[in-house]
Amino acid sequence: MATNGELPIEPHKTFDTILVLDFGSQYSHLITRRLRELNVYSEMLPCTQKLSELSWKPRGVILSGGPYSVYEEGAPHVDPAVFDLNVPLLGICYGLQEIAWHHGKNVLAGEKREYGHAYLDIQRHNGGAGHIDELFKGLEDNLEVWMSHGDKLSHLPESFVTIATTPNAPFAGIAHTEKPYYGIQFHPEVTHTPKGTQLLKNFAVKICKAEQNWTMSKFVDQEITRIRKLVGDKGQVIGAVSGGVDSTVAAKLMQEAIGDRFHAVLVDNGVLRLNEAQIVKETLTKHLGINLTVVDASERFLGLLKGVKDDPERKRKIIGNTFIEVFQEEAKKIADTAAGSAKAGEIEWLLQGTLYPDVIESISFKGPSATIKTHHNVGGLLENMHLKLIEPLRELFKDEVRELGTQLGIPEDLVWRHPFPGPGIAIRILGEVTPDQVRIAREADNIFIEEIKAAGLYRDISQAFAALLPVKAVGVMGDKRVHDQVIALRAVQTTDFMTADWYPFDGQFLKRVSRRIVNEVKGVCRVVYDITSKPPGTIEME
Ligand SMILES: Nc1ncnc2c1ncn2[C@@H]1O[C@H](COP(=O)(O)OP(=O)(O)OP(=O)(O)O)[C@@H](O)[C@H]1O
Ligand SMILES: O=c1[nH]c(=O)c2[nH+]cn([C@@H]3O[C@H](COP(=O)(O)O)[C@@H](O)[C@H]3O)c2[nH]1
Ligand SMILES: NC(=O)CC[C@H](N)C(=O)O
Ligand SMILES: [Mg+2]
Repeated sequence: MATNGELPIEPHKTFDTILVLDFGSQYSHLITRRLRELNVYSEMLPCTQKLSELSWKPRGVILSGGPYSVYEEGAPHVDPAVFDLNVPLLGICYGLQEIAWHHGKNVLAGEKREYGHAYLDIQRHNGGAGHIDELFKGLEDNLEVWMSHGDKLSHLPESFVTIATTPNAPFAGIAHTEKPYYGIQFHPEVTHTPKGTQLLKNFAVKICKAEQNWTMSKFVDQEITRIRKLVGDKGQVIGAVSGGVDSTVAAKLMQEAIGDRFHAVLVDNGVLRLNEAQIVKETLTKHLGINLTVVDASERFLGLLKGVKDDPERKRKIIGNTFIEVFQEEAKKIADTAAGSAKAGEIEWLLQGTLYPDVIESISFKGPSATIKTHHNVGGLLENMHLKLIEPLRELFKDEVRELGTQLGIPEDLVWRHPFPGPGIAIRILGEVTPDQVRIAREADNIFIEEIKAAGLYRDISQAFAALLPVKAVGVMGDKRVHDQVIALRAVQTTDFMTADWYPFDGQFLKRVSRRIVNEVKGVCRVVYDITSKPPGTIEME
């Protein structure tokens, strides 16, 4: 991943960029998303980022919320150099408190915590220093906002004025009288603050004067140029391509950039969906003209997974590491085959479809102690791998990738495919992965997805699958007692896969799916529906 750091023409060097410094709030990434929706480019970095190490200058900086209290020992603090950058600052919740703390250590625990809706009373300063009213410009006085905090400012920091209050928060908004520094106690990035985007726009466009010129087509052109420079005239790239939307879009970009010096490889790890390898081969070759090799490594993967029962992280590590071993072997084969020909050359690069949320998770300032699961393509990589990574989508969110896929002419079916994790069905079979368990999970999954498509619900649902539980239950089939396994269905709605809610199917639909699975899948006698949201559940079972 580090490789991309030194590349030419990175988006933050050509687009006016708002830097979000993350103090660990659940909503930090939403700030970045809202700004990009306004066509203002934004990137997020951990709050501990040393500003002198940045190779670019942001147009403005937003300090996010966070779970800590600024006055606590060990609480994270921003690099004080942020106050010498000479760019506008906006502190949100913890960020507001951080700005206040820097200006006089005047934050303490409130008597009352405040969660939920509040109405802002905006204080205008007509005739005061020009910038003070800009943040709330065009917003009504009784603005609905969403709060989530326990700490408060004890008094106004020197040189600041109040720009908003609520009955509960006398310093719901503050602004510096001379510099464009603002702090707000509420969260403008969440949908519960209906006019929050307008406020962020006021900050980014009016105050920071960022141009609203971030678009997908500009991104594509730049990315192609960047890839060409990076790879050089002769370099060859091997691509990890799964048939999922991320790697397909990445592969299409790569192909546009370097043509047949790009070699896509799909690894059949034995835990793909029913007939997946064949379907993907056909779609990518026929419809997209991508040169794809399918490597059947199913026995190798299943052999390594044998006996791994109670440790989901081990499954993930085994799969992540073996993926890389297979890619390295394939890269060598391709280089050997090409040796002597005009395009001969070592393969130095491995393309992956990594997205921004994967990166955000791995850069969180909380570090590895907060790891919930290791995504095979980030934390699961082989330590001594010698291929360098190239990840053209590492700055994008899923919906941006879908938009990009549509622009690149990728068929709609593929663009809207539900995500499927690299470790595949292995993390949906709770307990040991054996060929028979894979068969059961695969067949049940296929029925579930078929029925979802037949009912016209596929696009409404963000991700759906069948998981296989490692328990047996008693049932009666054809008057005979059976003692068989249980399938758990999972279907969720989400926009960013970081939080999710289970899908409210109607009873008739669930009846149909359950009847088909029990009748058609040998080894299953019961079907249950998972009604856990994320959090506290995760989307996958392991
Ligand atoms: N079976 C596979 N063969 C080759 N590469 C894979 C395979 N599974 C996953 N990968 C690689 O791991 C990356 C991350 O997987 P991930 O599932 O997040 O993305 P995706 O499969 O491209 O898209 P989606 O999220 O829609 O499934 C992929 O972009 C791809 O580079
Ligand atoms: O490529 C992947 N490799 C992985 O190791 C992995 N683990 C989870 N996921 C996908 O990430 C999203 C969130 O899943 P969780 O709520 O289970 O963390 C969901 O879309 C999951 O399918 C993965 N994708
Ligand atoms: N959401 C936040 O940023 C909370 C900030 C701080 N922990 C508080 O409780 O006030
Ligand atoms: Mg996938």
